[in-house]
Amino acid sequence: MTTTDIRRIEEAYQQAKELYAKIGIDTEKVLETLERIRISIHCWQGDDVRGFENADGELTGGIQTTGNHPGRARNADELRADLEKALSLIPGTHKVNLHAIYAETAGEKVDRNQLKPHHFQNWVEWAKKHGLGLDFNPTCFSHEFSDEGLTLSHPKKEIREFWVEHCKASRRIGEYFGKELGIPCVTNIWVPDGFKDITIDKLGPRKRLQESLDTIFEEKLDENYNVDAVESKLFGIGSESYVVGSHEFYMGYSLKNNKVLCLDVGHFHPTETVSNKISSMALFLDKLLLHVSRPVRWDSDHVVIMDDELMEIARELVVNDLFDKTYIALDFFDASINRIAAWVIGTRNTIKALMRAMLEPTNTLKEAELSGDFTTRLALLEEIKSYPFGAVWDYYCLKKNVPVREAWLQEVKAYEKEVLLDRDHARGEEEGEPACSL
Ligand SMILES: C[C@H](O)[C@H](O)[C@@H](O)C(=O)CO
Ligand SMILES: [Mn+2]
Repeated sequence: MTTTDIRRIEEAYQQAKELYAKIGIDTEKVLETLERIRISIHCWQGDDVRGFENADGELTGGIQTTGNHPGRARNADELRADLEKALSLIPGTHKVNLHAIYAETAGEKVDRNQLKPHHFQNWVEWAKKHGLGLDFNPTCFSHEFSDEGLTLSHPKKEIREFWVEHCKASRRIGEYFGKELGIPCVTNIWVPDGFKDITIDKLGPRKRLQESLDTIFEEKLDENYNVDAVESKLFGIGSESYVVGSHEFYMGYSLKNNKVLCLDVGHFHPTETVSNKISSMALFLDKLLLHVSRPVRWDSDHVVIMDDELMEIARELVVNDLFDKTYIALDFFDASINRIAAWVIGTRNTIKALMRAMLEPTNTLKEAELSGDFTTRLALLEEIKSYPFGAVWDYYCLKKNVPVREAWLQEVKAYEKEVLLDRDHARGEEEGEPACSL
């Protein structure tokens, strides 16, 4: 970037700063707030939710990754290298969200109910080196004991107990992350339990899930280290007719047991929006977890784009001052594009949306609404869309030493050529397939 480019970015920011000041927005304060927000970036976009336990195994649990873009990470070192590349292109300092299947057991066969903190020691050392926080998830899918589509609600006690022990082990790993890094770890439980077709006994599985969760949470852990979250879902592939852990189930469970409720943007009917649920949930719960995603026709886990729902979610957090009550995590997995680009696009958009919402004249809008002046409310909402938020974003990227605008893409393309394609070439040699060409 030339000195002229830098000067132009700084000049454009100064003009934007003056314009926003006229409507009562302090852009410096907005950027100070923005840089304190840690987004929880999901590791599983980097390898198509495969993990290290059985990387060539099937992804089950009613979730699906589509596409076959070359260069998927094949092991921990490659996954961490790809995450580092993505993080170098994203402004701010964040968290990385892990799943239990990303344990490093040095080739030892360790079943999920036997996982221990030391199986994640490399991740902790890596996170310390990069100033990152870590979040965690028990993996209750892609395992022989989840093949029937039931885990914590399974009618067989021994299968329920296996998953209960796995979730207990996961909370202790989360506690280890929190203690080692000084940043609370959110340990989020999602189970794929449900049925494909008409279900007669809908209460029984929910009672078993409730009992399993109660047992899992019996061990009291310091919330300065580990924060428990539970994630609801509407349906998955193979659980189209009935999901045990529905929104109503987990709304009730989290309220009754003071747990964090995870709202995934893809886990509701297409006509429902998570943005519309946030203020109600925030009224009754201490904390919320968001899985920011983009459903296309179903819980497709598309890469997050700057769409109306993302802006609405950001506005809810700003208007209701919910940053301190909300953990913001990402959840998408697209294998049809470069996976580092997916992380960069989705994370930059999420941060940008939060910034855009903070650049809106919230107090003026609230006053207009309260006084019944809906004309001003709508007019301002529409006019603010053409205010120069891009100049503020460019300046933020410049100040955080990450590429401005699309300049990050050439870095990703170079990384793909120098690093990612070799992986497929190597894989091709192993499997006798031709290396992918772009
Ligand atoms: C991999 C995650 O645990 C998973 O995506 C879960 O959060 C979910 O949203 C399932 O649909
Ligand atoms: Mn999710």
